[in-house]
Parts: sequence; C-alpha cells; structure tokens
Amino acid sequence: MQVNGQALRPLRELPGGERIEVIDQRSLPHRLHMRPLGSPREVFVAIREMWVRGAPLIGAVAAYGLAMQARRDAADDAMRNTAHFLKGARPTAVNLAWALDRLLAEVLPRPVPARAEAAWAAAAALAEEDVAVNAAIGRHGLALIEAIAARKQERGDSGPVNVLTHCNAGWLATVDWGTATSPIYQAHAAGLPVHVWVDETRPRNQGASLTAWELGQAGVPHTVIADNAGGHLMQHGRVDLCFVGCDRVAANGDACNKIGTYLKALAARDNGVPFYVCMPTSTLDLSLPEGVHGIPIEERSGREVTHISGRTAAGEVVELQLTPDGSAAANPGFDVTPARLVTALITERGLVAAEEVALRALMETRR
Ligand SMILES: CSC[C@H]1O[C@H](OP(=O)(O)O)[C@H](O)[C@@H]1O
Repeated sequence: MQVNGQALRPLRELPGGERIEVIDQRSLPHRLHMRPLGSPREVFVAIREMWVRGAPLIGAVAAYGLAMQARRDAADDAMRNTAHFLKGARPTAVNLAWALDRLLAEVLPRPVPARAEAAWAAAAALAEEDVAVNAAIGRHGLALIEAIAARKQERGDSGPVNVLTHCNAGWLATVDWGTATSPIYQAHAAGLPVHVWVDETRPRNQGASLTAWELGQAGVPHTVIADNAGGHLMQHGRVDLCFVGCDRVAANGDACNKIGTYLKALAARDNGVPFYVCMPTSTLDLSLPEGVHGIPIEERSGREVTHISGRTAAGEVVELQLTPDGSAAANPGFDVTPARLVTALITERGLVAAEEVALRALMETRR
C-alpha cells in the first residue's frame, strides 16, 4: 500500500537474495522503523516479539527464515530442525506451520545444492501469492459493501457504509492489501462512501496503532473506538457489517482471531449485523475438527495488560504502568468465534458457509 505517497509493504527482499527487511510494527504509529533480518534466529525473534505479526505475514516471514537456513545448511535434518524451531515462535496462527511445511515440501525433494535458490524462490512466490489472495478476498468483500451501499441509496440514506473491524487484519498483517481491510480499500478506491469503526483492540492496541495508521495513510474515513463500544454502536444501527481477520479456522468453521472478536460476534448476532471472517484458505486447518477447544491460544505476557506505550506531548515514546504494583494480569491473545455466529467466510475463492461440508467442498473443487 501507499505510505506518504510511496509504495510500501511490511516485508521486502534486500539486494543479494540473503536478507529481508520488515517494518518493526512495535514502533507504529509514531515511528516507521525498518529492520533487516538475515538469519532464522532473527526471524524467530521478529515473530516472537511481534516486530511482524498477522497470520499471513508471519507465514511469509517464516518462509524467508527457512530460506535463509537453506543458504547455511540445506541438509534434510538442518531444514527440518529449523522449520520446527521457527514453528515454535508463536502457537496460534496456522499460517506459520503452513508456510514452513510448504517450503519443506517444495525444497526437500530437490538435490541439496539446488535447495538454497529454490527455497528463496519459493518464499518469494508464497509472498506474492498472499498479495493475490488478499486482493481476491477484497473483490468478494467489495460486493457486500456495494450491496449495502445500494440499499442505503434506495432508502435515501446518504451516509457511508459503516464497517466495524477488530485488531489489525490490514496490509500490515499480510504481504499486502490485508484481509479484512482489502474490501474496504477496494470500496474506497471505487469511490464508495465507507467509514470504519476501528476497535482499539486492547491490550496491544493493534487497531488503535496499526489499523488506524493504515486507514489514515490511505485516506479512509475511520473512528477509533474503545473495544467495549462496538456493541452499543450495533445496538443503535451504526454498524452495517463487521469484517475481521483470522489466525486459524477449524474444519467446522470455528474461527480464531484476536481476543475480543468473539464478543463482537455475539453483539453482531444479537443486533442482526452481518459478521464476516476474511479467511485466506492458508488459514484453514481442516486437520482440526473444531476450534473452541482445539485451537491453541497464545498466552502473552501480562505486561502487555499492565503497561501501555504512547507518545508524550514532547514527541517521546514512553511506556507507562496502568495497574497497581503487585496486581496480577492474564493475557490470552486470541479467542474463538463459534461457527454459528459467523455469517460467512470470505475467501479468495469466494464466500463460503462456516461449516465443514462447504469448507471441504471449497478445498476439493477449486484447487
Ligand atoms: C490477517 S490475520 C491478522 C490477525 O492476526 C492478528 O494477531 P496478532 O496481531 O497477534 O498477530 C489478529 O488476530 C488479526 O486478526
């Protein structure tokens, strides 16, 4: 996407074919800080410490991390051990394992001397595929926004289509376009009146810090809200639909996403607001029968709850303690929305019902 008029992605290759450069998203929105990554260990740290985050982006960066291993030692054991090591960076987003397993499948059948180039090319192809997938998700989601805009126009409502989103499933969470934001960007580019309610998304505030920054850079009208305001807005007819991302969807359509998504889905159902999960098929885990109990939920440091960082009036970025000394904090990073609360999944292959028969048919018929 564009930042200050310049095309930018959260991940790009550096000259020489041995390193990549990523946006260190911990510094946004106040500073745009790029960091080079040149080894599997640096990639592990970048994923673990959330310099880069977002299921599809995590997968793409990990793929390059395994390609970096192939330049060092491409033997079967070294490649498998490094893939296993990188999979341990974060447990919930299935794209991490999906990307690493895909790299192994594409590289290990080749002679060892050919593996380094093949791995780098495979990582690059995976990254570009993510861009195309997200653009397709955007096209399918755009049709939903267009339909709502048309209905509003028919009843003389000149207001924008109001979309609520949670966390950051934007271009910063992918290689480009985003998943939940792709329909929004495409609607804005098409001249459709769209406005976004941006859940701040405590405790790491991916919405307030990342989604708001992205939308601002793109000129998309948006309003940052406290996570707890979404239900009220839906109750008063101020949300036309919800678009959220996901980190893993089980075979029965249960969808795992950032903590707080489940509560938005409950409020949406109670108020008759369509609730869409934007799901690249790389995020579908058909090996998992159901998600509410089956998807591993990352427990992150309580410090993310007890402390917050921001910019002072003097322009300095500081971290402040919110809670009393000695108060404990729990910090589950994700929750799982039961399939019954999902209006539909928006995939690059079209909309699909959040249920097993439809999901298996989708994966079978359109390879
Ligand atoms: C396009 S998937 C983005 C997904 O990833 C986020 O989690 P995190 O920021 O912890 O990596 C969040 O669940 C988003 O919906």
